[in-house]
Amino acid sequence: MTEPAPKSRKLRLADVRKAGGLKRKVKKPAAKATEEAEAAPAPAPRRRIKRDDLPWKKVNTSILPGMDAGGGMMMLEELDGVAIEWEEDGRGGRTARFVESNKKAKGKAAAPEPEAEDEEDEEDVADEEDEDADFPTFSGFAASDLDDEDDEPVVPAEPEFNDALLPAWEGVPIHTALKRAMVALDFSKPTEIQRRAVPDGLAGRDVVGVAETGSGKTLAYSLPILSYLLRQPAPRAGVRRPLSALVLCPTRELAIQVNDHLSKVLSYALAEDEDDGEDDDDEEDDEAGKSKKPPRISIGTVVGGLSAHKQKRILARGCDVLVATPGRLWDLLKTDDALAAGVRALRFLVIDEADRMIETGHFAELESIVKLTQRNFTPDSGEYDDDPTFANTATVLEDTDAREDMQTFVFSATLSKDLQQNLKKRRRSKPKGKKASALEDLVEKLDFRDESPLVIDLSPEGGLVKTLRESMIECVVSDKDLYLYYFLLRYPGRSLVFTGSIDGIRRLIPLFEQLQVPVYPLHSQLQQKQRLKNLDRFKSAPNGVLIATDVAARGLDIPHVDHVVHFNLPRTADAYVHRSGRTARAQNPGFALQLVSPEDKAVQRALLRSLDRDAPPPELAIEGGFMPKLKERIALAREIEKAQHAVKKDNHDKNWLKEAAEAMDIDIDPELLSDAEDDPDAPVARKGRNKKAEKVPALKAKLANLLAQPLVARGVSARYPTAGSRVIVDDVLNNTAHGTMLGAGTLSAYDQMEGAKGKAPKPKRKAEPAKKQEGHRERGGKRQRK
Ligand SMILES: Nc1ncnc2c1ncn2[C@@H]1O[C@H](COP(=O)(O)OP(=O)(O)OP(=O)(O)O)[C@@H](O)[C@H]1O
Repeated sequence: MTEPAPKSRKLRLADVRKAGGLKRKVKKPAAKATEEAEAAPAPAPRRRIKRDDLPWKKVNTSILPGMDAGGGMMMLEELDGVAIEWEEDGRGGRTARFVESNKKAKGKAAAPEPEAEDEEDEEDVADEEDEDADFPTFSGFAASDLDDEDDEPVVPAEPEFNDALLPAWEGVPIHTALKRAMVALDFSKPTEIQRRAVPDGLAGRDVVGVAETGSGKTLAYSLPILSYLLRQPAPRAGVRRPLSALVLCPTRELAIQVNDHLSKVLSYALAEDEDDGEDDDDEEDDEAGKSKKPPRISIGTVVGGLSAHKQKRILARGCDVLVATPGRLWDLLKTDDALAAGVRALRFLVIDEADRMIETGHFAELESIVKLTQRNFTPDSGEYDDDPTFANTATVLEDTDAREDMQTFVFSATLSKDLQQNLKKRRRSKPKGKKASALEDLVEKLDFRDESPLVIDLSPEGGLVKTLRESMIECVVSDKDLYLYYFLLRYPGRSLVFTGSIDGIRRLIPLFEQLQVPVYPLHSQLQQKQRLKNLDRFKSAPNGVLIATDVAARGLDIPHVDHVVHFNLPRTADAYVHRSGRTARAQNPGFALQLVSPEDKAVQRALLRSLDRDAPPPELAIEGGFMPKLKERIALAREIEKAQHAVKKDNHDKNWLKEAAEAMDIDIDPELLSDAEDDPDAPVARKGRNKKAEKVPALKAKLANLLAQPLVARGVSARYPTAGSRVIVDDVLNNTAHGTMLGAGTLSAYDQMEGAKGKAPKPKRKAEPAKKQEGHRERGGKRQRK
């Protein structure tokens, strides 16, 4: 795809050169002048002048020989009275600088100076007759204009790359610096979606990519973008760079993750360049006040919940790629003309997790952002006068055209087949009589520049990844805590638990904290900083448990999530696919567990239908001997939680009462605030709560004692490991015993299900003899034996 001709009225010097040479008045140095120059003292440095501030004059190209109708050029302009100085860059290259011509000095003073132009490179095509006429005096320029360097934009050369290091990508024109990064990151082979999408992305096509969770979609759309950017001229210090790519994500965490992913790839790609960049331009770092080289490619993130002020500063400096959630971006657009113009003139628009985006409550913002990129969008039509963003930025929007060569990338793990069909046929308007879905609406508004965008559908049957194993535990609702606790202890690893509500998380977190399980919450009502902190803690805890709402269901790429637990089943098949997709990523094994109560049965049946399945996943075998002890622990933890909650509530009520009284300037009856047990007037309920509060330390001590006792399977003797109906001494001696449950099996949940399928399990640890395992379901029916 070719770059469009610049809208600017001037033709750039480099373009003119390419097209046939600049008509410029340059005088060859005479031998005499050279001699004089050698004898004369060194001339004072001549003042530089910015290219755009030079007094260019339009040339009528139709009168030039061989230039019929402009010779394919928009315009040719010429200059008088300006000289060129060549500056060596130390690497064998040279850069031309415009400087004030000495001829001006000639008119004022006698001392002649030699011309500095390079004889071989500068061709004298001037018309000698008007050599001295029309000299600019430069008096109209401010000193600051004259002193600035005027670098021609330089496109750094692509580093050498040995294709033998990355044979799977041979012939694909990914920038070689990125190829270098992929070798360093051990991404030697493209994933299927990358193999299919990247070449077309590089060739300028619009791409709609549907591929399973964890299949590397981020790089599938990023490699073409980063390759393009790396082939653009290096940024200049102090100049706001134009926005080239916008990546829209449904959640803040995903946006930050995409930023991190791209930054990591770039840090490897540019590692060598950064080491030798001593002589590059410096830029003021406005935070530290230190000189800092502008990054070769800058990636910015704007998401809700983090300081808008800081994000505005990032935008003011400018970035090449902006990763954003629609809500915050739309807010910032209201007051940032340059950003609005940047979005209008994007080179790449990416909609990541498109189907989720429309569910996040930001559809209106998303739609408006997309509108800015439409070629036929007319901000001055009057239609948008009531919208503050369009109204505030109307002038700049009117002056900016959407690019003809903008590429649109839409990626998701789930995208309706109907929609894909419509895209292929380019029938994006809704079929008659059928109400378009929000997603269809959105796609209709995307102004794909391609007649027919490339649609790549690699979604697996049923939407789930091949390396995922699923299972379920059926139990009554009130036992879900117990079975979750059992699962987390029995199968150590990193687990992501999805609940249906924030209240559910608020109940589970303190309960499991009492049980000393490393649990972290993630939901939309937490402060953004806390959300990110919890994610980081989860990522670094090998047995960590993240309890989350669907805010964590999409796109999050957390390394080595071993298990996903659906504490509550999701309502849609897409949500089930995305939630389960947080494990079994990038071809790794993963396990998803459904906790199914009788009330959940109808939802489960509906899910199975949508996933095109006729049977639920197999049940997980439970080692029932552990259950009585676990039940005891859970009951105590609940009791402590209840008592603590009552105290917290009481304190909260008292504070509220005090604040309300203060606000109304009234005195409050001290009895109302009394806690004293012997105070006959203290409210009865509070007295009861106080009693509970007093019990808390004793309950905690009891729980601590329980937690310190080993959990022992039926038939195992902790005291005499060589005795009992289940002898565990070998396991203990070989260090293959379960870490917290004596006598429990040590197969991972994945391997256990793999074995249950009748396939050869891939034991990571020593396999247990099957007869030693006992299965048991406490309530809800059948007993199982393995
Ligand atoms: N070519 C590759 N080889 C090996 N690993 C890769 C390759 N490309 C990407 N990955 C890794 O695969 C993981 C998943 O990638 P990514 O997050 O892009 O998946 P995704 O398809 O966007 O998933 P989701 O649908 O859940 O958002 C990441 O950790 C990434 O670093």
